Amino acid sequence: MAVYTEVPEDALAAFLEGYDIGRPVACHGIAEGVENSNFLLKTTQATFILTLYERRVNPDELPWFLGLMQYLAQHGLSCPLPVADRQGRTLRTLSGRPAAITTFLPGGWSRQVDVDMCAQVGGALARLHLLGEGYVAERPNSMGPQAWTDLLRACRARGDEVRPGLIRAIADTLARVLPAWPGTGGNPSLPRGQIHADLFPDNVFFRDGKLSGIIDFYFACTDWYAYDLAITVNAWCFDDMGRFVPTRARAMVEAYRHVRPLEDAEDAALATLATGAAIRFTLTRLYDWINTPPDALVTRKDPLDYLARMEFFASRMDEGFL
Ligand SMILES: Nc1ncnc2c1ncn2[C@@H]1O[C@H](COP(=O)(O)OP(=O)(O)OP(=O)(O)O)[C@@H](O)[C@H]1O
Ligand SMILES: N[C@@H](CCO)C(=O)O
Repeated sequence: MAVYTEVPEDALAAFLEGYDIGRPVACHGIAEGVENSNFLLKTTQATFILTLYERRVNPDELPWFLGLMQYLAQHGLSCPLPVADRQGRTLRTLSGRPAAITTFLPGGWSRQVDVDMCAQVGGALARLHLLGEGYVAERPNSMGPQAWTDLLRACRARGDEVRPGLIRAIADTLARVLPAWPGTGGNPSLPRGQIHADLFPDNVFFRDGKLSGIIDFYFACTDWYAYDLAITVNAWCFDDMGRFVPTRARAMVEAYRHVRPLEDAEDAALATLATGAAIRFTLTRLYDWINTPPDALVTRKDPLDYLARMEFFASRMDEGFL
């Protein structure tokens, strides 16, 4: 569950006086998510999401994230719109934490993934990339290849407790991926811009079978568009047994291409990018696995799910996976 910081009733009422969104009616912690404290906030006017930022979010970067969400929402993407207070500020402080209120999106995320959903997600991701072109401020990817090397070092001492040989397997794959990474050495750069970087099923809402919104932009950054597609293929195109589902991946990539055609160099790099994406999630999950006590409130995610994806994509780095 994710409510790390409590919000007393009187503090909330005082906080909301700074906004023009009505008086509080109810405010309940939301159990989902692991990064921030989220509350479903009902006021006399409407329903909102109140987020208190915790842990991994750097407060200095919040204006960039909120600015991106505001830009995308105002330009037609269905994503949470940060609500400004009476003085025009979207970022405030509550219970000693940076805090923001955003609009509530209808729908919910689906635990069952199918080919049609993958196609919708591919199309929405391409639209996000195109819309983001108008948001010019850049944010480097703090979870990019440099961070993987640092995370691997931080996990080296205890990683093999999760599975013997795990650290060597990641290190060997990383040693193949880094020299092949776009924009390094002699490898061509790829089209780049604002990417979501965490478009997992729990961050995409559906309503009556139609994609109704995208949430959680707190890993968004400026990086290769095709890397975002590779992350999204990792997150959606494997079944519950961890087997790659080619029909899902083809549907997602084709729908993406339909909105934003991929250049040849992006096509050629996709398997390398997908291997790198799998390394990223194996490592962040492994780091959390090692560093989160088993009795913590947060549910730890299994790094081995992404190790299997890493091995799959690494085996396709030369011939591609589609
Ligand atoms: N704008 C929104 N509209 C409706 N529900 C939302 C909205 N934002 C968040 N939620 C709800 O809150 C839950 C947690 O949000 P979110 O995924 O952003 O949490 P987190 O802890 O920041 O991220 P993570 O998924 O990285 O753990 C979502 O699954 C959803 O139920
Ligand atoms: N989507 C990430 C968690 C945090 O964003 C994962 O599944 O590892």
